[in-house]
Amino acid sequence: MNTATSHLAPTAADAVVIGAGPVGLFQVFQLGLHGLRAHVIDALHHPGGQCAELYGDKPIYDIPAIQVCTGNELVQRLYAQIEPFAPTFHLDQQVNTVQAQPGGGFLVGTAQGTQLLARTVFIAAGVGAFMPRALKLPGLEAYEGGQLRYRVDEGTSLAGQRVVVHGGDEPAVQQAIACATAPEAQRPARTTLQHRRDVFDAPPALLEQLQTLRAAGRIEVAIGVASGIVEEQGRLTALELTTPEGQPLRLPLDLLLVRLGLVPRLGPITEWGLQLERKQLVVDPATFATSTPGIHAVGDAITYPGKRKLILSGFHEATLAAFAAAEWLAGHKLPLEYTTSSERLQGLLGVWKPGN
Ligand SMILES: Cc1cc2nc3c(=O)[nH]c(=O)nc-3n(C[C@H](O)[C@H](O)[C@H](O)COP(=O)(O)OP(=O)(O)OC[C@H]3O[C@@H](n4cnc5c(N)ncnc54)[C@H](O)[C@@H]3O)c2cc1C
Repeated sequence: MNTATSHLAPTAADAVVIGAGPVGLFQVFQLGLHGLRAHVIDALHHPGGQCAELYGDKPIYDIPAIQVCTGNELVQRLYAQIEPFAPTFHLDQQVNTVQAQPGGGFLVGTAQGTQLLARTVFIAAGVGAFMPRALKLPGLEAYEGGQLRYRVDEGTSLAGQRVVVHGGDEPAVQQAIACATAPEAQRPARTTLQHRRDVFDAPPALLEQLQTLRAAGRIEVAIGVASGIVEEQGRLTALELTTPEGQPLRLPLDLLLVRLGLVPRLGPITEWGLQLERKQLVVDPATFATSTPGIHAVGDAITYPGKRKLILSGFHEATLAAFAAAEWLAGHKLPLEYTTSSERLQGLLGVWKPGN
């Protein structure tokens, strides 16, 4: 599977799928059966949408022919199924714009600068782009990407820094443990976990590890409500807290890692000129076309009479949407073929053998 980073010039694509949730992934499969190569964009760092983000380890019982699997297992299976079609993934990217082009097709642009020129677009955006929940303090936003990080990536240097991790749930606890247990050369000089009360919500094994690291002095815990920041000569130097006793406290820092979890934001989709009903995209249930020809929508993001927000329904929608888009591009009706018996489909899947 391909991954791609930002481009300046638009890259031509048969299809752009917005959202790598279960329905977006199956959309790639159905497009592949029509010989259409897809680029997939997601705001998350990994595919899977709600299945991976909200219930990765929980069981699902209503996927046809799979008695039970976890959210993560379903994503792995869907991912493996689309491998023959070699989609290109653009992860950690939020689609901001979808603009119809005078010569046909759509220019799809992300906040991170990727530009794709797509013949057809599929919106599988679910409940919206999963974005980090922000810490809102006056003046703090200006440090985002520098001393304020919502995600630690390969380029984030922790070595020798006074790192404050803000949050009280699993992501924050996990982050503080990761800092304190990093190899010595990359380890912060000090790791402080900052939360409004001395109660953390994380699986027992993580809480136990946190306790051990606290006892060993490798993680400090600062309790209080974050109320402001301290700046000196254009640098963020401390977080201001109000302790449970009502006392002000300054927490010196070099790097603030905010780990308050993710929230879905429908955001820009509402600005693409598509017909919406109660923040859901209105589609034709025969073709899953939106109000703009060439743009289809599937999964939790859509509404039509009888719509149920189930993965199974999304799979059906993706199948009909792919047929409709392929016919729209071809300009004529396409025959139904079975993967069991069609040499063409088996060729696309890379499984064709003489005498199949
Ligand atoms: C706790 C829970 C349990 C569930 N259990 C079941 C179950 O047992 N069976 C069942 O059938 N269903 C279940 N569901 C519902 C199921 O998860 C959803 O129906 C399904 O995830 C919808 O898939 P989707 O691909 O349409 O959207 P999502 O899974 O929401 O994926 C959408 C993706 O699009 C991305 N995105 C959105 N906007 C943008 C943008 N502008 N730019 C970039 N990326 C964007 C998001 O980051 C996200 O990754 C459950 C849901 C929850 C919350």
